[in-house]
Amino acid sequence: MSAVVPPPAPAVRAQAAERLAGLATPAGALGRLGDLGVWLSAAQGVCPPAPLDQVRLVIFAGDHGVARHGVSAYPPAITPAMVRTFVLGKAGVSALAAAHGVHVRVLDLGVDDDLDGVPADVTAHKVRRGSGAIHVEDALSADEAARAYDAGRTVAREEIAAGAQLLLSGDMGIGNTTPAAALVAAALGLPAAEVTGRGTGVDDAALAHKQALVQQALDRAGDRVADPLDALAALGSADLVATTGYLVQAAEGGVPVLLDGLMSVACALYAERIAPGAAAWFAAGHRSTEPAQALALEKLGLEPALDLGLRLGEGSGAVAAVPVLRSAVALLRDVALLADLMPPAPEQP
Ligand SMILES: Cc1cc2ncn([C@H]3O[C@H](COP(=O)(O)O)[C@@H](O)[C@H]3O)c2cc1C
Ligand SMILES: O=C(O)c1cccnc1
Repeated sequence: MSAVVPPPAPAVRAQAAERLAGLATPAGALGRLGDLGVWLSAAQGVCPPAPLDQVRLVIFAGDHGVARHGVSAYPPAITPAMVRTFVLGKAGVSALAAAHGVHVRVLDLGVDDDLDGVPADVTAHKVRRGSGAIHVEDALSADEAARAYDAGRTVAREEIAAGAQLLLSGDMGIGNTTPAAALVAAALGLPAAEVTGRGTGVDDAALAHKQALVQQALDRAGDRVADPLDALAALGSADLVATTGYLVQAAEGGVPVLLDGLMSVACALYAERIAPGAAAWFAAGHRSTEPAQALALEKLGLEPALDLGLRLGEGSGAVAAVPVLRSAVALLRDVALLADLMPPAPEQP
């Protein structure tokens, strides 16, 4: 357990809330754009907030033993192929990131492939080839989990040192909605039936099978899920543990985070369990179609900026929401104050 994370600057939050209330707009008219502007202002420690020029996404990639047991609509060979596609800048999230000026870094924590020919920095933090099949074995040993967690922290420190004003987390790994759903169920004390979704789009029969494997994983892990790091090692994966370390470090480093879909939000839930208060540094980019993501957002008290029926992952929903945050910044920076527009009140006789 880390120490409690202090919240974004309360005095600046109050100053930003006062500025929002004084803008030349009707009270409350900016809705959640107003709230997001106040949150960013507090997270930056300056009112009004600075423009978001340095937005950086890290995509954590890894394979999952359970993916070989009929839980995904696609084969595990897609994972290394997509890592290469991120490197080439040709994935779904690459197009969005290019459109919105977001820096993308992809990291292999546990892809079941050596990724020959891919730049060495992509595989520099690799923990193992494929994490364990969680319905029959732990995803990681305690030592592997500690290495993955530290890798995530290191990467967040590097991104912050590179000037990140806002960090995003993304995922790549066929089968990853299975461990992510199991992690959310374990954290919220829910049965598999309430958290399991269709991921890449499995049919009814595969959904029922996936749900049974999630429940088998939860039953296997038993009481060990009471400890968040034990739960991550039993039910997660190298990439999900690293994502959690990355989110904890961002919050501890005082850098706000825009979350993505199920994997990102499941890890945010664990970041908050490990480092209470971390979630105050997180905003939700979008609502994905996965039930576990909505449940985890609710637990974290986060309302997503977008709801587009998106179920891609890769950080795509977070990147798509970056213009919403930039809109929030522009409003708080550039709108006149109502008091400045009004003629001074006439002198009383
Ligand atoms: C071509 C392709 C690109 C992707 N990009 C993200 N995902 C997403 O889908 C996967 C999770 O869904 P499931 O648990 O059902 O396998 C992850 O790789 C996730 O990143 C993709 C999936 C595919 C097939
Ligand atoms: O919630 C997500 O991000 C998601 C959903 C389905 C498949 N991949 C990712």
